[in-house]
Amino acid sequence: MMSLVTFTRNNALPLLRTSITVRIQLNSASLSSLVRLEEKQGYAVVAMHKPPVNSLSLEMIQALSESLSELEKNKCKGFILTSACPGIFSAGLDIREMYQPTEERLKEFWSSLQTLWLQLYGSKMASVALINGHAPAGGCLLAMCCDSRIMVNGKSKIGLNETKLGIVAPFWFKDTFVNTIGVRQSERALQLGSLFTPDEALKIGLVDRVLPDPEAATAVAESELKEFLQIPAMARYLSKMRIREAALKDLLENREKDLNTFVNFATTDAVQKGLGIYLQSLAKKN
Ligand SMILES: CCCCCCCCCCCC/C=C/CC(=O)SCCNC(=O)CCNC(=O)[C@H](O)C(C)(C)COP(=O)(O)OP(=O)(O)OC[C@H]1O[C@@H](n2cnc3c(N)ncnc32)[C@H](O)[C@@H]1OP(=O)(O)O
Repeated sequence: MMSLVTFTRNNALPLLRTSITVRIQLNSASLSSLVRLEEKQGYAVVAMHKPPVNSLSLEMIQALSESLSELEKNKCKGFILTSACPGIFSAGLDIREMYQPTEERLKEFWSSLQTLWLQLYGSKMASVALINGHAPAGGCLLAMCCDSRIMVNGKSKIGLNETKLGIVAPFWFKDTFVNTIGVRQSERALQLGSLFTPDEALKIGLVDRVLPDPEAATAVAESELKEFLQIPAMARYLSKMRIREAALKDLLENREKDLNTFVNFATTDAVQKGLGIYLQSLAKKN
């Protein structure tokens, strides 16, 4: 059942003109807890909170989208995107959304993901991804949409591993990857479905800094964001768009085609079989 939940925060941010009032149209009672918005001095922290692995279900994608819209509405200048689930940034798209789906939900799921990417990749706000855990596939995509990536060292990995699941990263995932690490590294990593350790990711430019622990990473993410925020906003945004606008335009002009390609591809017998096996292998681990 649809319900409307309102979160009100009293201590207004200097860079937010009003206190944040997040009004989210919920599809389920739990949606409000999926994303935690925290006000800081001059920016916001957007923390994903969908235990155990912050998988990007339809509700999670919509909650992220609505959180960003709310920040934009409140003239927030910048945010840190991170996770409130220890050891995990995001496990990427919720595979259960793509396995044996109804066509209606599958379409809504993909269309919502397109919207979130357009919003995040084209955002006027400055953003830093504080990658405090694993970030495969869709998790890596979210991080790449930010202006800077700070990763906590450890066993976590990051990358676009779609081919390992028997699926293909859509063209706009690929474009984001190429814009981040370049053509040659992308071509190789996309085919191999490579997941990189923090040091490997640093070496190829997939992340900008690697810090030994979450506290150090948080401090660097904050100072990194402040550096971005010191630049005149319009000049910074237009410079970012010089790099990103072609990719954004491509999806904007081809949304319907991309949606149909995804639905047709995801529902083939071969892909469904592959996703079923992959889900089983994840379950067997436990
Ligand atoms: C003609 C052709 C044209 C082609 C055009 C292209 C068309 C489009 C094609 C489609 C593209 C779709 C794009 C997809 C991008 C994605 O994001 S796919 C998702 C990829 N993600 C992964 O592979 C990550 C899988 N998970 C893991 O590797 C691990 O869980 C982890 C390393 C993230 C964390 O490990 P750990 O802490 O040990 O937790 P687990 O015990 O493994 O997991 C706990 C729990 O969560 C479940 N789970 C994990 N990941 C997901 C997920 N992504 N979705 C749903 N559920 C997940 C896992 O099964 C466990 O569940 P249980 O506790 O066992 O119930």
